[in-house]
Amino acid sequence: MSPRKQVLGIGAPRLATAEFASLQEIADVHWFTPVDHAQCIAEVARLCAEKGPFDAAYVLFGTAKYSPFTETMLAPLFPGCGLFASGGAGYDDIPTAWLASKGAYAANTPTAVTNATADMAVFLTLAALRNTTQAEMNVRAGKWRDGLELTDDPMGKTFGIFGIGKIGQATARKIQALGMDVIYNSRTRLPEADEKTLNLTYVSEDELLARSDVLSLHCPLTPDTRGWLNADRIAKMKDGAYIVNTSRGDIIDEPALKAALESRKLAHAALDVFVGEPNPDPWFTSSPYVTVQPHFGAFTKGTIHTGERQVLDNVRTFLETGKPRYPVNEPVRT
Ligand SMILES: O=CC(=O)O
Repeated sequence: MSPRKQVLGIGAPRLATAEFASLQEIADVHWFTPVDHAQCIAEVARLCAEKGPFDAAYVLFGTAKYSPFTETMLAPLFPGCGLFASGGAGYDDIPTAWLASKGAYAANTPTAVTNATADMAVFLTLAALRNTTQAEMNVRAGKWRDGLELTDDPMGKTFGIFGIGKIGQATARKIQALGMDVIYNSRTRLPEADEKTLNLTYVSEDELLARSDVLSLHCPLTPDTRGWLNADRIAKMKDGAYIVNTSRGDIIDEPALKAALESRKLAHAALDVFVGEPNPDPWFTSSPYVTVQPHFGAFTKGTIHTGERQVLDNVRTFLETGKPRYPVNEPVRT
């Protein structure tokens, strides 16, 4: 009889408990929930020394406190580990190329977060246009509408999407219910038939910047998109435009955004993501021109349940077939 498979788990599932129990029928799962990045590094090293080698490793959702999953953190898994499965659509915090060079797959959960993240983008758009953050602060301070100015209507305004993957497309569908016209720019243009179905207009990057009343970011974080929304691009935007970001904080050059909000070039930024999470620059959490959320887009019961299932499915499918369900790299075979 072949020995039981060994799995290292970072985080225990909150909702996919049935799938977790079923994985434990075919593998020994050694899991822990770290408090921070440093403890995660120490615990991976300790478990690898005491219980390894592991056939596969995974991390569940809600990882900001202990990501990024650096080469230093993951090195004790090798040799031996064939998969690092992460929770989330974005995998900018995993060294996918390095894992491939170690002969290991990296895998993500590509569809779990789509709707909830698009919902957050719609909410942030309304929060920005209707200035609900200041309005709520007013009511909480007993000031009702004192000092509040008239707010903006979404109807008839132009909603610009940068990055038309699954989340960008879902946002396009939902935001049209508010009567907004949607334009987009993306690394890859959609087929014409999809543009027609989604009622989307493709524009150049410069046109996207010049025409958007609300610019919503939906691209992955890559070397090309890091710091993409910088002072030069903001200068090309309409005066008084709004920014929505549910993607990754690092896509925005935060000092440039701060300057544009302070000078009132931009009206408002509604942000679910920040540079340096979970400790965003305090300027953003105290400015009246900013709406903030704690990277909360995917934080729903349905999303977390589906996401946890997809992580565990990646592990299970890998253990059974040698390949995870949703790989994002191709291991180098030597
Ligand atoms: O931020 C959330 C995700 O990448 O799924």
